[in-house]
Amino acid sequence: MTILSVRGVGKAFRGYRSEWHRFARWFGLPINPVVESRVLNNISFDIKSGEAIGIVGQNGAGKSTLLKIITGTLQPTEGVCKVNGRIAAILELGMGFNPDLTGRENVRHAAGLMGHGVRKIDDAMAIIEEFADVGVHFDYPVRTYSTGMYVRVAFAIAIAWRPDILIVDEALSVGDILFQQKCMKKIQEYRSKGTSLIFVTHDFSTLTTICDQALLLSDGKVKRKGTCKEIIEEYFNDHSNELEINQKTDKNVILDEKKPVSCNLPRIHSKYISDISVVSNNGVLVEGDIGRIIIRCKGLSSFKDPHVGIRIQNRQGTICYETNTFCQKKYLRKCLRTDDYVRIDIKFNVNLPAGEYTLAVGIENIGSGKGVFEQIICPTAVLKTFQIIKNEKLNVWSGSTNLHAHFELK
Ligand SMILES: Nc1ncnc2c1ncn2[C@@H]1O[C@H](COP(=O)(O)OP(=O)(O)OP(=O)(O)O)[C@@H](O)[C@H]1O
Repeated sequence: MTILSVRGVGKAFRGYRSEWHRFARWFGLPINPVVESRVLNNISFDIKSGEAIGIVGQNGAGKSTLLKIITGTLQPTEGVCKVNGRIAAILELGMGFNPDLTGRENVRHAAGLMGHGVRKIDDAMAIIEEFADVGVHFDYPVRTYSTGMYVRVAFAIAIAWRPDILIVDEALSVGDILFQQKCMKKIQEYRSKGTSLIFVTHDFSTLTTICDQALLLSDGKVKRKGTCKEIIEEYFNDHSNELEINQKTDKNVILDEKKPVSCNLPRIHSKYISDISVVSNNGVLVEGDIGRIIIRCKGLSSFKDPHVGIRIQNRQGTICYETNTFCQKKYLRKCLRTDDYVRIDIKFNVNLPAGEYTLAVGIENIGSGKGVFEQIICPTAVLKTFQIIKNEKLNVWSGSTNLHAHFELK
């Protein structure tokens, strides 16, 4: 079933010589606009139920304008946009939030505008508050919020009830890694239940993770619709010069990000895990280096065959690597004969791209297969975030894993 049909949509903004001219025009006086800037031209595409489509395009291509037309906050100059269901959108940070109202009051207001009744909103309030996870700030005016808090509350409202179409702008990239992973999980859950997704992004790895297809917008026109791979290739072809410049700037930005990352991580209060650290030579992990994860466990001597597992995930929640002592044929039991403490020292090649990651650790008992254990001692939970820094000395590469390709010319 077609859930969204966009036909011949165009948008032109008028510019006036002065506010007086604009005002006069409202009252039908024959004032001609100075300029008419055309932002969208003859846009047509359909989205079927359950489909996820990415919208890609350089700054100013018209992506936000198109989303505003789809959500009905902006009228097209020509064309039609037919929506067959309920839309929930997270556009531009806190768009529609009243800065003087608290997070809770804004939830009531925004959910009311979405057509939900008071009772339904009150019933969902605890879930929204828990998902936003902004603590006491939920009852503070949103003008006191950080941008991350805005996004948390905006996303919590948008996904409180499963929409037929979920529209997500770049806003999501503002949240911290744990929140992004939580949002991605929710997006995937809704998708599996049939929600369609429109996702605007410059982050191609997220695009390929969650979208089936993509649209390339260029100068207000649909340049191409195709698979994510085709669209990314075309985008790279069109903007290869700019990308080179951006990559240089990105490197500088990443190198400045040596500051610790603040996330609401669960405290390591497990009876069995006393400490976890992710280290490298000088405290930060650099692409291409050897990294180390050190996990200290205690209190495991009463278990028959305990095993510790690690899981590394990127911002989208994609599992980049996971393994455990059972798969590595290392048996804690042997160490536990003499002491109740065991230190697991894991060395690994930092072959992942620069960025932020989470480390989850879990402990299970009696391995019987690759990832099969008889008993969970300590459920796998994210206990640490860490940053990988770009290494300027490595050959330029992109993708999910550095294969250290070796080129030879003969
Ligand atoms: N209200 C407005 N009046 C006049 N011009 C506008 C208005 N809103 C947007 N534009 C113009 O429309 C063009 C497209 O803007 P839009 O925000 O849709 O692009 P975008 O692809 O979302 O860009 P970005 O990636 O930077 O967010 C830009 O040139 C912008 O200046």
